[in-house]
Amino acid sequence: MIKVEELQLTFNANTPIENHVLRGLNLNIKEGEFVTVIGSNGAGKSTLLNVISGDLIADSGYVIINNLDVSHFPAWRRAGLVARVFQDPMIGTCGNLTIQENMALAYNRGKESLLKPALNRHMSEIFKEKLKILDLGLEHRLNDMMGLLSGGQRQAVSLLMSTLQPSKILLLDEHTAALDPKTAQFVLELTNQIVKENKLTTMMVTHSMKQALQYGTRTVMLHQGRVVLDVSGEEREKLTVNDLLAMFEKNRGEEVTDDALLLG
Ligand SMILES: Nc1ncnc2c1ncn2[C@@H]1O[C@H](COP(=O)(O)OP(=O)(O)OP(=O)(O)O)[C@@H](O)[C@H]1O
Repeated sequence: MIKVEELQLTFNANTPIENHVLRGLNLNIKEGEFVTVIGSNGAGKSTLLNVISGDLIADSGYVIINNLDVSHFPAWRRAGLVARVFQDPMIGTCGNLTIQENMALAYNRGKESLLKPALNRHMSEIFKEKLKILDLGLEHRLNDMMGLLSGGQRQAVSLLMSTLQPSKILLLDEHTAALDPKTAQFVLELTNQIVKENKLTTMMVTHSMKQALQYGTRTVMLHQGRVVLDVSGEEREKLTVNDLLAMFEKNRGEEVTDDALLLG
């Protein structure tokens, strides 16, 4: 479903600030897998998601989605294949459009109907039914501006929007990191539910070792632009947060002191 092969990417090549971020990264994610992605700051996690979504094009290597080589497709050509939720709730939805206008954009994404009337009653009914699932009362606020919603509400709507798209791939880039713990928990549970119900192939970047093991079906650790740990099944079930931290420290070559990595 998602296959990346020998990805290489260098920022600011041939300058004093050259940064070789992806160094021959390989990953093969099967349909329906939910992969949690961890790694130290600068390991290349967001860059990898950007290369999969087409927001960045790798210097070399391949990105294959649903057996289609999209390595050189720009982001708009992958819009119908990949949905994303970002760390910043302000990214990914438009604050100056209403809730239902935002949802209509997601609904029409990847379809040729973008130039047709954006909204109709049938769509509004679909959006209402979807919003009810959140139990946040947003089904009564279809015409409220997205910018009026709290960060958690926006992330929840962003997740719902991913189920309105034709895509079956969901990329989550620390999408709960900017939320308070209770709201983060709510959004994580919602993520789990949406991923399962819609059988989405998912990559979730997180800094929390606990979340990395608690959610998903497989955990991948990146270090210096390569996969250094890839666990699933029984092996993953046996892993504890402390095991993961030990591996993390070994790769990073220093002791992890940030409690957020452990508990967040
Ligand atoms: N557009 C860009 N231009 C130049 N350098 C960039 C760009 N995007 C990322 N980088 C650099 O590439 C490296 C990897 O960044 P990336 O965001 O992929 O790391 P990450 O693993 O997601 O880290 P973090 O956990 O801190 O978010 C970092 O050193 C970052 O500063």
